[in-house]
Amino acid sequence: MAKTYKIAVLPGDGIGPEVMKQALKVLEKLQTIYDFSLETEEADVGGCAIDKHDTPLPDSTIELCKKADAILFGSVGGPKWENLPPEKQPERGALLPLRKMFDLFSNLRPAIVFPQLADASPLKAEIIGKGFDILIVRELTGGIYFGQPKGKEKDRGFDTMLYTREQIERIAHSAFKAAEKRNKKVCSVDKANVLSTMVFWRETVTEIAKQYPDIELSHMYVDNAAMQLVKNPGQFDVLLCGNMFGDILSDEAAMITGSLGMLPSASLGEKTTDNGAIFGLFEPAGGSAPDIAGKGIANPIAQILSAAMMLIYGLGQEEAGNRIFKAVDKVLTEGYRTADIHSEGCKKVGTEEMGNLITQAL
Ligand SMILES: NC(=O)C1=CN([C@@H]2O[C@H](COP(=O)(O)OP(=O)(O)OC[C@H]3O[C@@H](n4cnc5c(N)ncnc54)[C@H](O)[C@@H]3O)[C@@H](O)[C@H]2O)C=CC1
Ligand SMILES: CC(C)CC(=O)C(=O)O
Ligand SMILES: [Mg+2]
Repeated sequence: MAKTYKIAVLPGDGIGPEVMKQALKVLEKLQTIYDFSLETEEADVGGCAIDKHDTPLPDSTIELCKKADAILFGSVGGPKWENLPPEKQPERGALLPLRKMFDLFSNLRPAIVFPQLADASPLKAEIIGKGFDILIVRELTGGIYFGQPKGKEKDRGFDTMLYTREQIERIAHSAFKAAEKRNKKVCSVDKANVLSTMVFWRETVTEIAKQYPDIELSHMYVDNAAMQLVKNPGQFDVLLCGNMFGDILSDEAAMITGSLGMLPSASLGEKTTDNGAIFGLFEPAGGSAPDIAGKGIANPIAQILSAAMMLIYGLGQEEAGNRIFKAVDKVLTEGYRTADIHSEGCKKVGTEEMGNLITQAL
């Protein structure tokens, strides 16, 4: 029998609603091709929720997410809300609590260079020419973003970097399992030369690696990893990172694929829904891009590929998800580009047109 999945759609702020509209178009079309349907319902989150409900994460939004098989998320935040008290801000009052509430500890961020976008990458052709396909596995519910105490006082500010054995073990398992389906290499990124948390991280990852004898494990300090990513990104397969290092390196990895607007993500936990889906939150790696919001020029590909990751990793509709990846590939091959990935000789299109082209190419 055809399955119906409930999707909580949270477009958020800035370019969020603009790119989300394109992803929904793609999902709409897919339902005419495949034997499943999606019941989508939108809710406010982030700055727009503050403006309407005086809170970045209204109870009604949480309730919708609890009933859903997946959350399709845009992005939150912007200058209008950045001077509010921390817990009232879109990022710390909505996005981080959502990740924590649903225990979405495993954030998968694939940085794959589409060969057609070699010109859009800031790296030299001889580096990018070798191609790369990296999966960043980022721990998402621990580390310095969540450790207590944290605070700002008159003359000092502080945060706590903390990881428990259990938190490191489960994200290490995510990385090793992902590597088993790929090129069987995990590079664990840390700062074990300075941070005690990271000494413990390295020891724990090394211990878990013994359960995966086919996987080659290496360790790299984060500063070197940032450098190696631009020197020779093709050396990496799976990069296993804590919360903050994964956040930073994934923006870097996105840019070397051509733009932050290209990188999707899946945030998964261990919960399976009544519908057999692995519950997750699917969102672009980038933010609300206030500098280009409202101009109709944002690249919707990261959001559209996040919908593809929702189908593949969450709903188990792998064929439909892969069809989106192929449609994006086709549109890029035909030479269409949004402004962020545009280069000479290509056809420049806006957000809406890129969404339409990918929908047609399905
Ligand atoms: N997941 C989320 O909701 C995230 C939210 N943020 C929030 O977003 C706001 C802006 O943060 P920024 O540091 O400026 O980071 P950002 O990721 O929003 O933008 C960085 C740069 O990348 C460009 N960019 C990002 N996505 C793009 C797209 N789809 N197409 C074309 N260009 C794109 C922007 O125009 C900007 O020049 C802040 O409030 C920040 O806290 C930042 C990162 C993630
Ligand atoms: C609020 C931030 C942690 C969001 C972000 O930059 C990210 O998840 O990449
Ligand atoms: Mg980030």
